[in-house]
Amino acid sequence: MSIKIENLNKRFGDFVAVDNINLTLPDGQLTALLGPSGSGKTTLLRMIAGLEQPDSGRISFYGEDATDLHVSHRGVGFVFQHYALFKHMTVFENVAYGLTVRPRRLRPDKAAIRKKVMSLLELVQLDWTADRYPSQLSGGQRQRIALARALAVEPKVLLLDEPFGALDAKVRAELRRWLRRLHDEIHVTSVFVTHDQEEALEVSDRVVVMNQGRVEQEGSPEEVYDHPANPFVYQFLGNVNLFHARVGQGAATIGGLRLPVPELKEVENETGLAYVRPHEIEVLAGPAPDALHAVLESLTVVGPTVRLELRADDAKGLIQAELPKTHFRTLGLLQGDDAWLRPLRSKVFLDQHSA
Ligand SMILES: Nc1ncnc2c1ncn2[C@@H]1O[C@H](COP(=O)(O)OP(=O)(O)OP(=O)(O)O)[C@@H](O)[C@H]1O
Repeated sequence: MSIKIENLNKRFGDFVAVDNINLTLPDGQLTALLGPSGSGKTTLLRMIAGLEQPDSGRISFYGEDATDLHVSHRGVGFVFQHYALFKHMTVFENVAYGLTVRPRRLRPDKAAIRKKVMSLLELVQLDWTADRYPSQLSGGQRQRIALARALAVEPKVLLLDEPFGALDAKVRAELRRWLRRLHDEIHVTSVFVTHDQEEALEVSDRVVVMNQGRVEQEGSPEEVYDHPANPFVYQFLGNVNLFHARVGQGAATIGGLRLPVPELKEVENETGLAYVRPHEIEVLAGPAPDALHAVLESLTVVGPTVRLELRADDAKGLIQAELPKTHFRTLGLLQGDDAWLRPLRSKVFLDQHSA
């Protein structure tokens, strides 16, 4: 147990930004707070940091109540999207800053500071930039220095708010892999805010999916991606297709297709929606008893993958399917052709619960 959040609430005027959140952020792990813009991620992070005061609820660090503890006594390190480095200081001075401003009795001596700063610069693989100024670094390098600076004071908790948000897609992807490797080395309890689902799934040990100030689901990246708890999480974590279904006697019927749904076996006869991811649809060139008829409307080749858009009789909107180019070629399908679809994996939610 590391950070425990209990019944946490925060309003801004009438607006509920954080709505009774209960959460445990495990020791030594990297937890991503993932959600759309305005879902309360930053507000929650700021309350963990002590930069924002909750209206009610408790936050404890390692079993000790920290709700009213000042930010400077919480032992947190920050990296923000626009938390600029000090321009007039070298990289070395920036990283050393948190140590040099300590009261004299707590301040390490000069040699110890040098050793610590250089080891952190090696950790972020930028020791060769020690004498440079921030303006002489790339955006990605600056964020790595910001991370080294946050780690210099040995925080108990590292808080990152969209740290790579301002960088281009390629640098961003590189940095998140780098952050993952770095975390595997240092294991500091970390909370990472992002609205990018791919980033959350790739970087973190645990994902907390937020919406409208509440936690929709928390779990490992595999759990939340493979077993979304509700329609919101399903739709937020990647593309998904919806099929109209009739649910009863433990099965969902879509046109002539029957999908077993043992978890809804109590349901007698209700409407539902079956959620199917694009790569979990098998596309056939000929009819099959357990497949749905569709027409191939368009296709796009993206590297080794082909993305198809199909119009199917029982679907809500166009259906997207994704398959390897080599497999698509063997089907011999052309735009306008009839095709048949077979969901390989699906999750059915009753209609009243869907978004
Ligand atoms: N100081 C404030 N005063 C008034 N409203 C605020 C304040 N801070 C945040 N909010 C509102 O609270 C809601 C949640 O904001 P928050 O920044 O926590 O969301 P977020 O999930 O981090 O979004 P984003 O990804 O856009 O940063 C938003 O609607 C925002 O406008």
